[in-house]
Amino acid sequence: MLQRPLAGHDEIDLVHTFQDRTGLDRRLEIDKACGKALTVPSISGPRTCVRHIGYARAVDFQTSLFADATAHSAAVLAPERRHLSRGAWVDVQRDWLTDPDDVFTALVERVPWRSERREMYDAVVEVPRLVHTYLAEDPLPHPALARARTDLSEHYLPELGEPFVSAGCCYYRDGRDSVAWHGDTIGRGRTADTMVAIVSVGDPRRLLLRPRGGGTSVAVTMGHGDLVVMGGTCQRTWEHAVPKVAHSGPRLSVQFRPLNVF
Ligand SMILES: O=C(O)CCC(=O)C(=O)O
Ligand SMILES: [Fe+2]
Repeated sequence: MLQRPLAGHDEIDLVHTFQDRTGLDRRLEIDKACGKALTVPSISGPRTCVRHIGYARAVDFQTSLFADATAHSAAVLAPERRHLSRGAWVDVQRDWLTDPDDVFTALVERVPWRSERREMYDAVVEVPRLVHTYLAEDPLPHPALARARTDLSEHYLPELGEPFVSAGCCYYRDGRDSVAWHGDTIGRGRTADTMVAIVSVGDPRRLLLRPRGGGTSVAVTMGHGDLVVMGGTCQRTWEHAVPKVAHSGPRLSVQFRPLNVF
C-alpha cells in the first residue's frame, strides 16, 4: 500500500475522504501521472473534495481494507445460496474483489457515464443514476472486471450453460440515486431462467427483492467488493430494486449478463 504520492507524480486528481474500518480518516487520491490510487492519512479540513470531468458532487465513501495491488483480483468463488420461492435464488459472496478501491476509482474515472432520460406519463424525467453498458466486444475499464467475468462464466457454466458477456454499469452518486422495482425481463429473462451477477463497490446499498404479485421482501446488502448473483427464475417471478436512502456516499455496480438478457 502506498502512503504518499510518488516523487515526481504530484498531480493529483479525484480525492475522496473516508473513514477506514479502524475509524481513521484517510484520503484516496488518484495520481494522474501514473494512474495509481494512493491512500494517505487525511489532514483536518473539509471531509469531501472531488474534481472530475462532467461530475462534481460530494464524494465520501466508507471503504474496506486496502489490498495489495499485486494480489489476485478476486477470491476463489464460493458464494452462499439463498433459495427464494418459485425457483428463484440469490448467491452472495462478501469481499469477493481483492482490491475494490482500485476498481472503484477505475469505474469513476474511465467509464463514459451518461445520464438517461425517460418518458413518464406526461413528463420526461431524469433516470436517477448514471449508466453505461459494455457489450461483449468492448474492453472493460479494469482488469479485475475482465477477470471477474471469466471467473463467473467458468463457475456458473454448468448451471447457466453459457458465459456472461455484457457488463452494465450504474453509478449511484448518493442516496437520491436508485432503481425502481423491476425484473431484467427485456430479452430472454422474460421467459427463461437466467442469471445476473452484480459486483458492487463504494458505499453499501440494499438490493430489495420481492415476489411478483406481492409477498414479503428480502434485503441483501451489497457492500464494497461484494458479489451478488440473482438466478433461476428470479428475473421473471421476482422483482428487485435499489431504494433511495437518506444518506449514502457513491456506489458503483457492474452487472454481468449473458447474451440477450437486459
Ligand atoms: O445496482 C444494482 O446493483 C442493480 C441494478 C439493476 O437492477 C439493473 O440495472 O437492472
Ligand atoms: Fe435489474
